[in-house]
Amino acid sequence: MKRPIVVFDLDGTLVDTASDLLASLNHCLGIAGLAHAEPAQLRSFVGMGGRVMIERAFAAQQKSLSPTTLDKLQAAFLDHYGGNIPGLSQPYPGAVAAVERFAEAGYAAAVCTNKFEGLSKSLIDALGLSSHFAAICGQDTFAFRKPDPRHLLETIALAGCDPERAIMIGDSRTDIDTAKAAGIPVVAVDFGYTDRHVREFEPSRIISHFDELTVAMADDLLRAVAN
Ligand SMILES: O=C(O)COP(=O)(O)O
Ligand SMILES: [Mg+2]
Repeated sequence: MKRPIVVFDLDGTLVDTASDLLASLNHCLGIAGLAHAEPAQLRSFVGMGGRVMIERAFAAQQKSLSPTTLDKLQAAFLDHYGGNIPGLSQPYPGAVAAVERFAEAGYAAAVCTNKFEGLSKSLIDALGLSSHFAAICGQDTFAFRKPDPRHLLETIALAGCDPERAIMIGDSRTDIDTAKAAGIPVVAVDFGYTDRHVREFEPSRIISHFDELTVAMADDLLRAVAN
């Protein structure tokens, strides 16, 4: 039987990237002559990658945005964000210990994120965490991305694991919808980037700290799938 797997979302789940995302977004808004976004706004802008974040920030200021300008600002975002990695980004408290505890219990781990794969790998590498993950899949790894369940299913396949023995950990409606569509139990963290509380999206479990993500909890969720 293949190893079970725990698949993590990245921004707002495994790593707190908010201040760096905000700095790069504000760099772009500055180029466009717009006002800076506030930290509290970020939670409604993040989730679908940098391009959508810029679009949402423009919409929040009722500003129109041509495709050409968006292309230019996205390139500026990628340069600024990529050049600053890891910046102030840090794994959430207990996240690394949780990954290690699951490895000891025989679980594989992977990352399924709507960040670009290259940025995700650079960030995880800069934080010294690459060796923990059997696969790191971003919005451009496949021809589809979250909330398309195939993004999660293909991440699990690339890690050499089986969707029947997988759980997802995420911070947003996108993660919860993705996992549900894939038939995979999902544990939501309540400290990430979402403008509505994760309980509204009915995840399998909610945690407020990674210490609550026990192997016993994951084993329980997998048993419920098997029955
Ligand atoms: O960067 C984003 O917008 C989303 O990233 P996530 O899927 O890791 O939360
Ligand atoms: Mg997230």
